[in-house]
Amino acid sequence: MTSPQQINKLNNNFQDALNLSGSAGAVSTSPVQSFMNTLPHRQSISKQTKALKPFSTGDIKILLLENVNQTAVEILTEQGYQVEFHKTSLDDETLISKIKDVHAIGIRSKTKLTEKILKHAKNLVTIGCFCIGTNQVDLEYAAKIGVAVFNSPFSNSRSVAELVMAEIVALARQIGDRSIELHTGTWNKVSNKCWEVRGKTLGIIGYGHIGAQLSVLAEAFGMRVLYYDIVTIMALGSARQVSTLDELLSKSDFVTCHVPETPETKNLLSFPQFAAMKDGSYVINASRGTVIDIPALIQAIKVGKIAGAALDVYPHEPPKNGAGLFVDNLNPWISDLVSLPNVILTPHIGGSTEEAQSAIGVEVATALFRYINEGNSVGSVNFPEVSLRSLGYDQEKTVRVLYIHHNVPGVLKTVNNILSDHNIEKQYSDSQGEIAYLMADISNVNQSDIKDIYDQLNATEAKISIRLLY
Ligand SMILES: NC(=O)C1=CN([C@@H]2O[C@H](COP(=O)(O)OP(=O)(O)OC[C@H]3O[C@@H](n4cnc5c(N)ncnc54)[C@H](O)[C@@H]3O)[C@@H](O)[C@H]2O)C=CC1
Ligand SMILES: O=C(O)CCC(=O)C(=O)O
Repeated sequence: MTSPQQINKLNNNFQDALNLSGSAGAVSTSPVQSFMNTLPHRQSISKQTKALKPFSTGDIKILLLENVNQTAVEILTEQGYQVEFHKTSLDDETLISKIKDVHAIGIRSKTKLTEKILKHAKNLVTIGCFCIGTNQVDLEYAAKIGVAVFNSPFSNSRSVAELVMAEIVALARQIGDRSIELHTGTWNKVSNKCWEVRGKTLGIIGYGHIGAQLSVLAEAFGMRVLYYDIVTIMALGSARQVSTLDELLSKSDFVTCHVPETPETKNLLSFPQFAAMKDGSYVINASRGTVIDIPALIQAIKVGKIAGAALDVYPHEPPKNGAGLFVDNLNPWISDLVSLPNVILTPHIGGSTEEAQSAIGVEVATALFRYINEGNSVGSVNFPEVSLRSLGYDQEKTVRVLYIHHNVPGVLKTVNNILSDHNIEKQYSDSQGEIAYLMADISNVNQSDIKDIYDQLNATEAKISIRLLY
């Protein structure tokens, strides 16, 4: 445990930092007193390491939307940040007015952070996607303005795989229809076209985190597993990778999609693909709504080619929960879809379990505060991944320079010239495309030097953004 004396010392240091700053307000965005309250599992800031102090920006402002898990709210609040929490997404106008001020925003799959929105985000340092998919953020533009984006790459994979496994059985046994019938008083005990899944073939499109988890579950049910992926991936168990989508479609009884939303995956399954599938086979999509051409699927079900489908995602999804939202105004084919037999529709809940949401909350909130507090960008999806070990308490006069810049020749020379009056204790730089990110710890820096260093770095041509933590 941190002793009261240590806490007092840190508080005093922090207060000193605020009093001494008196200059460039934009220099740093480190957190406040609650550094000391870090929990054991958040290893980046242990009691041995020095908490990096803010300059004079006051508290960090965090906007959390779409009911991200309370674990995230707690972690970010403990950091001393000002956390504004909303259960839903926001309309564009409200989002723009709020994003102007904040240093970090946390979203799930609904909030679209386009260039149009991000242009207003003048103080934004980082974005947290509290989910796997990051297609809702303009990642390239975010990098261009020096904003690092983090997600949770696999905390909800198991939840999606379990839902899909349940849907495979539910479709094979027409459970959705029987349940609806009984809810409305109809007893319909039938076995016609109801099957065991044992011995049937599951075709998985996209053998990543979710596809691979599902593969294991399906084999435990006695299914044969084929998968198609654009990269060669080691098969788990007895699964087998096929080299074309057509081969997968022609051999599978169940086809399920687990690919990201990209231009290549738009309408990955449409008329020709449904035609290539086995008669009476089933389709599942819990990836993104654009991956399946739903009007084509509706036709394939109507003519009896496809025996059933389970959909969790749709091209347009309502911004909030409520009755009367899943209607033709949202997607013009909805009334057609809901009238079909053996079609299971769920409201984008593949990753929505207590386990997944709480793990995602911890993972993404931790990534956000590590980036805000220490500059550690490991795990970022749009940004060079750079990290330096934390500073120790004895490094009183050490300043951490975080310099995001255009990836052009000569920058390091210029920056190191600026830093040359000080000892560069450690330095790490990496680039990704047009963006580069330099972290450097420089020692023997007096408070009076900080503004000067900042001003010099700020004047460099290649600069995108700078933060100095100390
Ligand atoms: N319904 C829900 O609540 C959830 C949906 N998702 C969606 O599921 C998607 C997949 O998630 P993960 O398995 O974690 O992703 P992942 O990145 O681990 O795996 C995706 C796989 O798809 C492959 N792929 C990409 N383009 C392809 C193409 N054109 N054809 C065939 N394969 C292709 C990749 O090579 C990779 O192996 C996410 O991108 C997200 O959109 C994820 C979590 C929850
Ligand atoms: O939980 C959510 O809102 C989105 C889940 C999802 O689709 C993802 O993780 O990519």
